[in-house]
Formats: sequence, structure tokens, C-alpha cells
Amino acid sequence: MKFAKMHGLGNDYVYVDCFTERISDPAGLARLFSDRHKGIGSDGLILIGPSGKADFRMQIYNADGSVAEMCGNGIRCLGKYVYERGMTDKTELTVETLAGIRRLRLTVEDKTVTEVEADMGIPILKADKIPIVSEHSMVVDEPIVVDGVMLRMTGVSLGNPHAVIYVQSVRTADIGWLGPRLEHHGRFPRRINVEFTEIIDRHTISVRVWERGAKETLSCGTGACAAVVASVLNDLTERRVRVKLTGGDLTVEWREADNTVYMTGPAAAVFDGVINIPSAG
Ligand SMILES: N[C@@H](CCC[C@H](N)C(=O)O)C(=O)O
Repeated sequence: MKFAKMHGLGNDYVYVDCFTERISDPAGLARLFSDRHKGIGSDGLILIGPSGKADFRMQIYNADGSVAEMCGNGIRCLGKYVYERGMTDKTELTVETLAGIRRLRLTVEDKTVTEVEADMGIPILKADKIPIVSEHSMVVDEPIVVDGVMLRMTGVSLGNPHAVIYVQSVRTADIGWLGPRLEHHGRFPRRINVEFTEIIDRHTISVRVWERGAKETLSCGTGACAAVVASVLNDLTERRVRVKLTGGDLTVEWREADNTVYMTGPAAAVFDGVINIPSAG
């Protein structure tokens, strides 16, 4: 099977072109490809295919094989993939995802996509839609107890679920201990992505992300957007914010005019390859 390895700020995925390749067990392939010792090594698998509703369709599988509704770093890489391989000549295109149709605007220099702006949709704030179990209709600065440790969280969905936890320092936050306990906490019926967020100033935040189905990653596009929405809700930042992730920076704006979140950042191709798929049994 032919594949491409790409990343957005170190959040790396294996991309398969389903216009030409046939996939029968995407969850199994995601686990196989993502293995950093026995596979290609990635945070998951992204399938690019035809759509009846948009220019392309994106399907996302986390490294553990679970399905995700949306991937912010992945959708920027998809834009680069389809444009640079001549699958479209549009610099504004639409992508069908499980979170809905998303629009991309590509910046192109010398036929190379240098930056992508993605419309990440209107954030979902209702607790039962994220979903988060809560007595309140929205989850803003709400307590959550994790193995006896009391934290405060703000819940946001960008199609996929996020809990934002403010910390004094992202450097010292115990993400390896807290991350898995939060991901599998009983208050998150579909598990959760967690953004450990440090406020630098009203225009800048630092974020480390524990991703549902992929452990700690170097960056997360939907996570960066969730952290900005949460920071506006908690009156900690303005609406346009520089988000400093372990793998690099994104610019995120939650625009008042249309209530929509816009994310801008780079996309990078690493290599193309061919992998043998072991036969079943
Ligand atoms: N890294 C992604 C999000 C991938 C999916 C996530 N782990 C989930 O299960 O919701 C991003 O850049 O948004």
C-alpha cells in the first residue's frame, strides 16, 4: 500500500489516498502504521477520499484505532497533499469530516503550500453535546476530581471533545499521570482530549496536549482551538491568540462576527513510502 507521512507541528499522520488504494480494516491499519517500532510511526491514520458534499473527504483514526471526528493538523496537511499532488488546483477548498464540512484556504508559493488557514467551525459548548457529564448546561471552570486530585476544567467540542485545564507551568505539569486518568474519566462518555494550558498574556498561551487515542502529542489543532475558546470564556485572553505547542506555534482566532474558529499554521511532508500489509491470521 502506498502512503505519505506528513505532520503539522510534529503531530504526524500516515496519509492514504483512497482514490487509488482500497482499505478494508482502517482501525487495524491505524494501529499497525502508528506503531513507532514495528510500523511507520505516527499519531494515527488519515484517509483522503471522494465526497458527495465537498471537494474531498477526510477520515481520521487515532493510533489506538479509534475514530476521531476531526483533526486540525491533519486537515492542513490534507490541503497540502491534494494541492501539491495535482488532485485540485483550488486554493480554497472544502473537506467533509465527521464534524461537518470544513473550509481551507491555502497560501501557495512556487507551487508549494506554505501555510493553511482552516475554518474549524462553531465551537460546541453544551455539556451534553461535547459530551461531558455535568449538572450545568456548559462546563466552564468546573471542578473535576481525578484520583483524589481536584482540578478545574472547561469543556469545548470542535466536533471532537476537549477539556481545558489551566496549569501554572506546562513544563512541570504531570501530563503522563493526569492525561490517561482524565481521558478515561467517567465524566467523559466518549473519552476526551486534554489541553494543559498556561496563560502567558492575553495574546499568547502555551499548551501541551494529551490526545484521546494517541497519548501526549507534539501539537493538536483542534486542541489549540479548544484552548483559545476556553480562554475567551474564562476571560483570560483576547479572541486572537498565538498558541505555543511543543511542536511549534499556531494562530487561532474565535471570530465574533460569525462565531467561528479559524486556525492558521504550517503543514509538512516527510516522506512517501510503500508498506506490506500482513495478511490476516
Ligand atoms: N491531533 C488532532 C486531533 C486528532 C483526534 C483526537 N485525538 C481525537 O480523538 O479527537 C488535531 O490536530 O486536531
